[in-house]
Amino acid sequence: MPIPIHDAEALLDDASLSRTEATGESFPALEHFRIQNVPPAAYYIPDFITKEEEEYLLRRIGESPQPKWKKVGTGRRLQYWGGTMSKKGILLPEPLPDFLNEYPDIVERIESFLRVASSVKGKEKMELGINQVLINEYQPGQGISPHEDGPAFHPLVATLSLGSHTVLDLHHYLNPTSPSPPMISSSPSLTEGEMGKSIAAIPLGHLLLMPRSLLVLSSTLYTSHLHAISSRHKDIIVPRSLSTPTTNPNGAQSSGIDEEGAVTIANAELLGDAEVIDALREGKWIGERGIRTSLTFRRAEKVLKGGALGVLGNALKRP
Ligand SMILES: O=C(O)CCC(=O)C(=O)O
Ligand SMILES: [Fe+2]
Repeated sequence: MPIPIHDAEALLDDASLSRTEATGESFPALEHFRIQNVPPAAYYIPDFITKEEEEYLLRRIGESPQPKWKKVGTGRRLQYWGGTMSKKGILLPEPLPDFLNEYPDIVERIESFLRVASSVKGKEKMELGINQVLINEYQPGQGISPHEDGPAFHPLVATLSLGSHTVLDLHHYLNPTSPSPPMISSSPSLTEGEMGKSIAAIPLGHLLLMPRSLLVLSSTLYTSHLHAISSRHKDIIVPRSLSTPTTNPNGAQSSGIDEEGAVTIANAELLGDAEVIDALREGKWIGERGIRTSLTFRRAEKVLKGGALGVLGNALKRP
């Protein structure tokens, strides 16, 4: 059920809302947003921010000083806010910028959404504790190869998409004892411990991420799967019934890619986008990719005490 987050009150009756006692804030329960048919757990929240907020964030990100941008292999650019990681996986912390935690205060919005929406009796409340935000900027035709974000981060991450849609592919590792299906050999972008494992070439599933949406990945989807974005200029999405399903080595159905490169998506029911839904009803949706900026909100588990200058500060304090 697509529910624009800022219209939650208007669309849902009181019984389906989770509400904080302190502030009276309310959000639809997280289960409304769960993506079915992928390993646990992924949640897709359409329209998590408004168009005005999106434009503002893109402007502020664009105004960042040049040295803040780092270029990586395939040409995409990225920025780290909140600090960078040491080689040993420890965050060297820095304060977050005002465009992330003052206005529009996306950090607090994500925190309270997760806390409130997961507050269902008998379920553990989700606490993220964001201390780092990774910003990626992709030109059309750029992507990111299959990788894990790794154990240095808490296995609950939220990604906001701005500017353009993309398709995120979910991959799994091959079971070394099962017969040999198509595979991708281990990618150099994998975290150390994962080097040498083979990755299934056919993704387990595809997720269409529209501008202004929030994607939350957690649990085994974070800890034992990989994610990737293929380097395409356009995406062709077809409804499930029109695709040729393939079977992966675990026996689970995965969405096949046909000759044209069309894919089916696991989050079609949650999109909340009339244009895409209508096009899918007619047979297919074709989306030319524009420049997409993604913001990944996460928590580094280990943080250097005393900030990035902690070591230096402590050294200076010594007699
Ligand atoms: O752009 C995205 O949505 C994903 C980025 C990502 O996976 C990463 O930087 O680790
Ligand atoms: Fe990632």
